[in-house]
Amino acid sequence: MAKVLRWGIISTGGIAQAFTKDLLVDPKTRDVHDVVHKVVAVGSRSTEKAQEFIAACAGGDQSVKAYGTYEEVYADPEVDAVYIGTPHTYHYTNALDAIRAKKHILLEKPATSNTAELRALLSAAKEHGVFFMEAMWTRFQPVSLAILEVLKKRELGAPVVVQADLSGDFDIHNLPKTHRILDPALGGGAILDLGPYPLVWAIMALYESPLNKLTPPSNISASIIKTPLTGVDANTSFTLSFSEIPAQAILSCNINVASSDPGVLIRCEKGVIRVATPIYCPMSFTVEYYGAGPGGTVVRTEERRFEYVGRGMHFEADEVARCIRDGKSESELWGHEKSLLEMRVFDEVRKQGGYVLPPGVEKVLE
Ligand SMILES: NC(=O)C1=CN([C@@H]2O[C@H](COP(=O)(O)OP(=O)(O)OC[C@H]3O[C@@H](n4cnc5c(N)ncnc54)[C@H](OP(=O)(O)O)[C@@H]3O)[C@@H](O)[C@H]2O)C=CC1
Ligand SMILES: O=C1OC[C@@H](O)[C@H](O)[C@H]1O
Repeated sequence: MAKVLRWGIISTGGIAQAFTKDLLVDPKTRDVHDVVHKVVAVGSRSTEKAQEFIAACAGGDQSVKAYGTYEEVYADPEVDAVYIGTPHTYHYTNALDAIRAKKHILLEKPATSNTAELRALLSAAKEHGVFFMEAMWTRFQPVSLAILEVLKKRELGAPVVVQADLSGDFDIHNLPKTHRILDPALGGGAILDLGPYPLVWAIMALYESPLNKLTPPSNISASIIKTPLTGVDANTSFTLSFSEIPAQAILSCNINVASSDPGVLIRCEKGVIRVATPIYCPMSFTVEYYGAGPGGTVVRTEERRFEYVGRGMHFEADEVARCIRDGKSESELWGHEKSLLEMRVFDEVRKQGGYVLPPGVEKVLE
């Protein structure tokens, strides 16, 4: 019998719409038979928006409840788990309210504004006995799982350098300064919005490498260029050293560059993995194997392509359903420690780059 997970959706923005549409894709289309997702409630700051959302993203299903507050979703006994898709700096408060109502949590990236907020959420989740996961969807996609299998085989030798970038042209000069990508009160800028993706590739290829023995980076080095428009980070680069391997990640994110070249390169002793863009949901990758001796001559190339119905956010939802079914408090693939590592890196990047969020935005400070 498949486990049916009953979801409440918090907010009606762009990503909540994409997630909900994926949630309602028949799991059998991706060969999943043990879990099923049901949307039972949508919470918005406006009942009308919740109703429009249900019409657009849940096929107008009359049984889905439209609430004009988030609190009503938390209080609904038919909701098992909530998906929270509000702007970054609201994640802490929204998740805390849901945890206190004993709901399991899938919280959009970045988990919180800083490490202290995340620690507080994790301790609340523990106290109330609920599952908690950051919605790091890339970690659960078929491409990522297949790449980790390639690395595990060790035919490429040890990883040496990971280069990863995620950039987009948000047309910042024509964007209202209140847009979440520009507004510092909403955690605007590149690092908190785009940074999770270059970082997740470094975490998968280097932090998770058996050679690393789950050792945190020994060094984090960062540089930020802030836009004079609002002071948020527009161009950010950061490097992480994993001394146990030893290997390095060279990562970047920009909000005013149109392309996302070079995507992700995982450069190993005996070859390279080239991950297609967009790096948050790539559909293919190529592995180039080098011949014996120095010189990096490619002697064999393998390409893998993937296809599925939907955008790829349902894989993380399947993980949530399985973990809750099995009584787990966290995922083994994207557990609490990895979200904490992410927030520690972002705290350090913002510190070195001098990007301070406005007073009162961070609800918990170290
Ligand atoms: N996994 C992924 O691929 C992606 C993840 N994200 C993450 O999702 C989150 C939301 O991003 P996105 O959907 O693009 O944002 P949007 O601005 O499109 O939507 C955010 C929603 O949050 C609610 N909200 C609550 N408080 C506020 C507030 N003060 N200002 C604005 N909105 C508010 C609103 O819903 P309502 O009015 O119904 O309450 C709004 O529609 C971010 O943290 C981002 O990092 C974003 C894009 C892609
Ligand atoms: O998570 C995301 O992925 C895609 C980006 O365009 C978006 O801004 C970001 O939030």
